[in-house]
Amino acid sequence: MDQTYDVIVIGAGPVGENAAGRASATGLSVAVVEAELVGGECSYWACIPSKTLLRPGAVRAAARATPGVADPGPLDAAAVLAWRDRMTGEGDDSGQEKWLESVGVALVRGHGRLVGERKVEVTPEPGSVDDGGTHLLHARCAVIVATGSAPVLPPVPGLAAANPWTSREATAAEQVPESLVILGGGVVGCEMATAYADLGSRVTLVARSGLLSGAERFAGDAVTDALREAGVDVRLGAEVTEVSRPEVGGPVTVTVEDGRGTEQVTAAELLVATGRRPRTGDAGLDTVGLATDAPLTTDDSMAVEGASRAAGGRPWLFACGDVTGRVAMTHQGKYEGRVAGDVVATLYGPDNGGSELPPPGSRAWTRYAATADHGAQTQVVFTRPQVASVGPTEAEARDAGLPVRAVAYDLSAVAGAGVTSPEYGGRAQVLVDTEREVIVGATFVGPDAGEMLHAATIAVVGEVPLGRLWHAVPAFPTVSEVWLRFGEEYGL
Ligand SMILES: Cc1cc2nc3c(=O)[nH]c(=O)nc-3n(C[C@H](O)[C@H](O)[C@H](O)COP(=O)(O)OP(=O)(O)OC[C@H]3O[C@@H](n4cnc5c(N)ncnc54)[C@H](O)[C@@H]3O)c2cc1C
Ligand SMILES: NC(=O)c1ccc[n+]([C@@H]2O[C@H](COP(=O)([O-])OP(=O)(O)OC[C@H]3O[C@@H](n4cnc5c(N)ncnc54)[C@H](O)[C@@H]3O)[C@@H](O)[C@H]2O)c1
Repeated sequence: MDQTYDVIVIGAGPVGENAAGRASATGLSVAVVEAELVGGECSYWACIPSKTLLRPGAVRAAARATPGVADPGPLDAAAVLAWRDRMTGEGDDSGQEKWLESVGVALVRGHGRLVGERKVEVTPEPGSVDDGGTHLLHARCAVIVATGSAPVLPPVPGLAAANPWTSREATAAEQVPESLVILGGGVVGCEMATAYADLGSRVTLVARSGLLSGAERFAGDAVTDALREAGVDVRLGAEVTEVSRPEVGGPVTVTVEDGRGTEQVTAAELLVATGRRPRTGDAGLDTVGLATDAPLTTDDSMAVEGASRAAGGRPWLFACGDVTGRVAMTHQGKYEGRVAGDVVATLYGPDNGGSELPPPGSRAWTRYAATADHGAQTQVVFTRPQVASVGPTEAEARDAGLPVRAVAYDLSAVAGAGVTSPEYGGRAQVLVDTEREVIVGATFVGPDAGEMLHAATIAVVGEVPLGRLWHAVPAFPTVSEVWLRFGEEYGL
């Protein structure tokens, strides 16, 4: 049974849900097509389970660092995994399905693929309750692709045959392995090393460069030191050159090479955390003349570059979230989803008559452009210490030709740190554009540093002049008093 909607969204991850909700709020009829679970990777195999697995270790560390609090001892791994299961709804997405219903978005379960301009073919899971056979959805106005991303397995001999964990298995594990080798020192590798060390695994982390190489160097160094202190065997500048697992489910051996030699490390499990690629391969992009092996690149209104246009030159194909290759994080993807939903709602309107967007030149910082993706993207890495950042690193800012001065401060010297814990350690840094005297980037490294990030984000996005920021008086005795110190260090 063919059906027609104003807008069809392919993928009901956090990003597709937001795009669909925003477009439907103006009265457009919207359907979202989902092949697995409504809520996507983030809800079941990424953000939510990983942050839940990390929280008990963080609480224990805070207790251990606070005088007068009894040491909580080892974590109860079974209880931690059970809490993780509750947080992920035990794989039941009916709550998210209800949300779609509450905002008037139709859910179509199955695999969606474009089969031409504004046509989406849906193939339900064979044998599922939704299996009424393949059918066609027509979009009167627009299609929004939000199909997310998939993990990448590097071509290491023996790796694929060893059936390693990806982030899915690591976040959904039912047992804590006695030992774990992690390949990749990025965000997933560092967060999972922290979580599994907390849960009692003997962890080896193999990174070909330093840890968290996309962040400021001092952040990666702090996480390296903390992981080592927690007992993780961190191998930097090392490559895994071969993997072997003679028995299915048995121990796995990796050959690790660094500048000094070759060593074999055997563990109960192997996690590959070497990045992700946009999921464009099976969405039928070739049927509308687009590549299926590359990110779905967009302009800042989230209209897909290189796609055909509808009457009057209006874009009909949009993309947002991980599939675009812009910023692979839930909150930035949801922001892009809100932009796509608003652009579609404005262009096509509830009566499909539509109205004009502001011209591209004046669109930045309106709700029709994902401007923050460029100079103001935020991230919190939930390691111990946490690493929270907004905007470019110092090296990226200099490469972009910005006249920046890095103003750094030792967080343990702030009064709020002392009353938080005598062991509180951390470092914060803002990047000041010395010509405009505004902050263009910031990094905070320390316990709960993520909670300090939003003040910096507002300063960056609002381009608040330092002279005015001086009047934003941080309360005593909070760790946020570092903002006062930044001003003093800069010479205000
Ligand atoms: C371990 C881990 C931890 C993370 N932690 C964080 C974090 O703490 N904070 C953060 O901001 N980000 C985090 N991320 C990144 C975050 O998970 C992603 O950026 C986010 O999930 C992207 O959302 P999305 O909607 O674009 O894609 P997804 O969440 O991948 O959702 C895409 C959806 O589309 C569906 N789909 C795909 N193809 C089709 C098709 N052809 N037809 C129908 N449906 C389809 C999929 O089934 C899926 O439900 C983490 C990632 C990982 C791997
Ligand atoms: N808290 C968060 O915001 C959060 C948490 C987890 C994941 N994520 C996002 O999910 C995405 C995926 O995370 P990720 O950690 O898999 O990717 P990543 O890009 O952060 O890190 C991958 C790491 O693997 C290394 N690598 C790649 N190929 C390798 C090889 N052959 N051998 C050894 N090392 C290799 C890279 O150098 C890099 O350090 C990222 O975009 C990340 O930002 C975000």
